[in-house]
Amino acid sequence: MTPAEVAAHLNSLAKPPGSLGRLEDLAAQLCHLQQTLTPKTTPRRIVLFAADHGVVAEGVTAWPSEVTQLMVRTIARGRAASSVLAASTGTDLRVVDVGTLGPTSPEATLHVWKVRAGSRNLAREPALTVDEFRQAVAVGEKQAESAAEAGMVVVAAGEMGIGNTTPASCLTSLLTGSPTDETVGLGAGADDAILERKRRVVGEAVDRVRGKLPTDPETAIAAVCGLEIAAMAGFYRRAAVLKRTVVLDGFIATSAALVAERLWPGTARQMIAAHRSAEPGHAVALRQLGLKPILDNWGMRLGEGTGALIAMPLLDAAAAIMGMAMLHEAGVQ
Ligand SMILES: O=C(O)c1ccc[n+]([C@@H]2O[C@H](COP(=O)([O-])O)[C@@H](O)[C@H]2O)c1
Ligand SMILES: Cc1cc2nc[nH]c2cc1C
Repeated sequence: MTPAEVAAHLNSLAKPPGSLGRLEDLAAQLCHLQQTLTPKTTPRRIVLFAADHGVVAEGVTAWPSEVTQLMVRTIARGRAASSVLAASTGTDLRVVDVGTLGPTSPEATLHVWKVRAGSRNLAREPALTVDEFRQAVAVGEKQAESAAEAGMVVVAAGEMGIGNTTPASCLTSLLTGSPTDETVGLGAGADDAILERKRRVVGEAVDRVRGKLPTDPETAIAAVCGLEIAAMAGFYRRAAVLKRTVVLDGFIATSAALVAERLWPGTARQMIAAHRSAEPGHAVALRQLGLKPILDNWGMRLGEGTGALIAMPLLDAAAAIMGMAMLHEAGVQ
């Protein structure tokens, strides 16, 4: 099905051509991704990957690493922003611990696939070995496979990981070539001193690995990556191969999309960008991927898949308009 055929169909529905604005663009995107004029947006699932980051020791975040596990438990108990938004949008939610610090308490909806307890401090040594990076990628791939096996047509990935805007900024600078002042932001609420340290850490780390990117991209990426970011990249890779409709979340999720597109070109073709995060690097990453977010200027910067979740009702609306009468059926010539 060509874009011209989809556009002709949209223009023959019982409305002035283009009068549903961006909703028509989104409907066209769904038709194109699913190769049908009757796209589906349910059943759907969001998988949240959680991990901790050794770089927190550098003072690059306002929060202690313990918050990662506390929030994982809150998500699993159904009380976090992601849990209530998943419930309110009819989205199946899973949490996967791919590398938090310490033991994880088992919860009903929690899956533990720990590669290691946190990444190493990327300011001092490579955060992950290539082998660890690949193991985390495999965790994400497995989740995309089980989502497809369960019949999910729309899938999204999200994350929880105190400190993860630092690796996300490293990856965004590394993979887009953008300077760190365009990719480093406040994260979960940095003050001026934190921001200054974060800029320095990101700048130095990217300078250290940049030279490896052309010849050994996996080593360069693993050195400044996080376990949940690698898992999201694997999730996107497999979901794209399995032709799922993939909804992107915020800055960290989109840095994982950059990783996936760099290592497995074409992955981003299955993606719909939900929103543009308040984190400045998100716009940089989306631009590189050629993706235009559905929601702009909403000022969201929570993560946990919340941006992807609030876009789900708009996906439903876009799919619904494909069931409208044609102009001629309405008696309009
Ligand atoms: O999704 C985003 O755009 C986003 C932007 C800023 C912060 N976050 C969330 O905040 C945490 C990371 O922030 P930080 O400051 O600890 O690096 C992590 O748990 C993310 O889910 C998420
Ligand atoms: C409380 C809290 C909840 C979060 N959810 C995602 N990132 C987060 C960071 C913090 C600090």
